[in-house]
Amino acid sequence: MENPFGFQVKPEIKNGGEFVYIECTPAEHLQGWANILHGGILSTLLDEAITYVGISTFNQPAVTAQLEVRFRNPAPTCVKLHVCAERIKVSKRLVEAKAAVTLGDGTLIATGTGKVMPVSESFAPKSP
Ligand SMILES: CCCCCCCCCCCCCCCC(=O)SCCNC(=O)CCNC(=O)[C@H](O)C(C)(C)COP(=O)(O)OP(=O)(O)OC[C@H]1O[C@@H](n2cnc3c(N)ncnc32)[C@H](O)[C@@H]1OP(=O)(O)O
Repeated sequence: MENPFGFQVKPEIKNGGEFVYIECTPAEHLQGWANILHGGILSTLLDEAITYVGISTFNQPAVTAQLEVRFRNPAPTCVKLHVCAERIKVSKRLVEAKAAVTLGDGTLIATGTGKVMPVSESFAPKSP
């Protein structure tokens, strides 16, 4: 489904999903407080890049099964963030990847690792 409220990122995928690169400039309203970008948004960006590693590796829909995030420096809003993910392990039903968010000057903002599992085209949550 198209999501006009999503980040509209255009991932660059290299070497069949070994590397994924995303750029994103989160808007001001995504701050937690004091112009600091909310950590949930940083987690989302890491998740997005890691998930694309999985999707491109399996070449089918895939979801995050696990995500671990470390917040290293505060990020301002309205500034371009660079998100790089790299595949670290592949097994039949699990892709593991690591990712980092940096500022243009190289400042490390957040790092994460995640595990992604393939799902069927018809994968969908149950409505309660
Ligand atoms: C070409 C196609 C184009 C498609 C174009 C789409 C483009 C669009 C891109 C959008 C990009 C958005 C990026 C956002 C990505 C999200 O945010 S996805 C949303 C968040 N994630 C979810 O909702 C996933 C929810 N979880 C689930 O649905 C299920 O738990 C899963 C992940 C499918 C796994 O379920 P399952 O297959 O039933 O597996 P389960 O029974 O839990 O475990 C079986 C075995 O798998 C292994 N396993 C499971 N979890 C783990 C784990 N965390 N660690 C290690 N092993 C594990 C274990 O061996 C496990 O066995 P046990 O140790 O339990 O004995």
